[in-house]
Amino acid sequence: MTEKIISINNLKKKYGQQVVLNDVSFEVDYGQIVGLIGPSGAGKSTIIKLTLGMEKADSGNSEVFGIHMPNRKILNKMGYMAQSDSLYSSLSARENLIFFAKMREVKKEDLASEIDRVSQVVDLKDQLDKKVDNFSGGMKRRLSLAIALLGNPQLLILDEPTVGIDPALRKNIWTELGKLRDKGCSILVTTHVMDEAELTDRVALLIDGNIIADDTPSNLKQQYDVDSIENVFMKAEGDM
Ligand SMILES: Nc1ncnc2c1ncn2[C@@H]1O[C@H](COP(=O)(O)OP(=O)(O)OP(=O)(O)O)[C@@H](O)[C@H]1O
Repeated sequence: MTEKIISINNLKKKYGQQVVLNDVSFEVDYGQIVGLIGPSGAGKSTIIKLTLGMEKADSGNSEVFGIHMPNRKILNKMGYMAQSDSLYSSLSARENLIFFAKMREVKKEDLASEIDRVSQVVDLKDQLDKKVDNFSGGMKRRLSLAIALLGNPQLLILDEPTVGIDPALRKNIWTELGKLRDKGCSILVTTHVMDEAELTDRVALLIDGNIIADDTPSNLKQQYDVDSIENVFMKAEGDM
């Protein structure tokens, strides 16, 4: 039996009169990278916030590691990267990493090697002692990703992790996500970059508040009779 790491069940959400999520259900299995793609404003970040219990759904629920959310203890077991960076700008990158590593209960003896590991993944090793205030937007994204990776969490939820990151580093980051998945980490990632969707184990396509397709990239391409996820997306939106 596959182990469900995230179960999202019949989520509905309105903001005022605007229906953002109609009736959304999907799952993330153990050791899978699941990509959530959809046009801007489709509700991807809303799904993530409702999944984590950061916002309240009008109906439906979510379970993470089999536990009904929200639940504070579960948050320690996972790495979450929000769409907007929440960093301490008056501190250096290293000081930010130390602060979040302590929150994530990284052992004192592992602290230095852990900071070394995550900053290597995002190519920030040489910038660790710079104040975050002086970081570019892309550098802040990279630091946020490094923070999410601290402590080798069993679950990563990444909201647009590679925005503002150049293609070469983006490729390295995806290689690293693949390695983490192979070690049993489950990953839910939202993206606008269609090439990245090709690298996932499953893609859920969100349009107008509904998941209209949820399958492996190769099955989706076959089903829509196209050669790329970009074209699946275009066809699903009715543009092809
Ligand atoms: N707190 C809020 N109050 C009112 N409307 C909101 C709120 N949060 C989100 N929305 C609206 O809900 C819709 C979905 O927003 P959401 O951020 O989930 O989209 P998204 O798919 O993540 O978009 P993007 O890819 O541009 O980040 C948008 O129309 C947005 O304006």
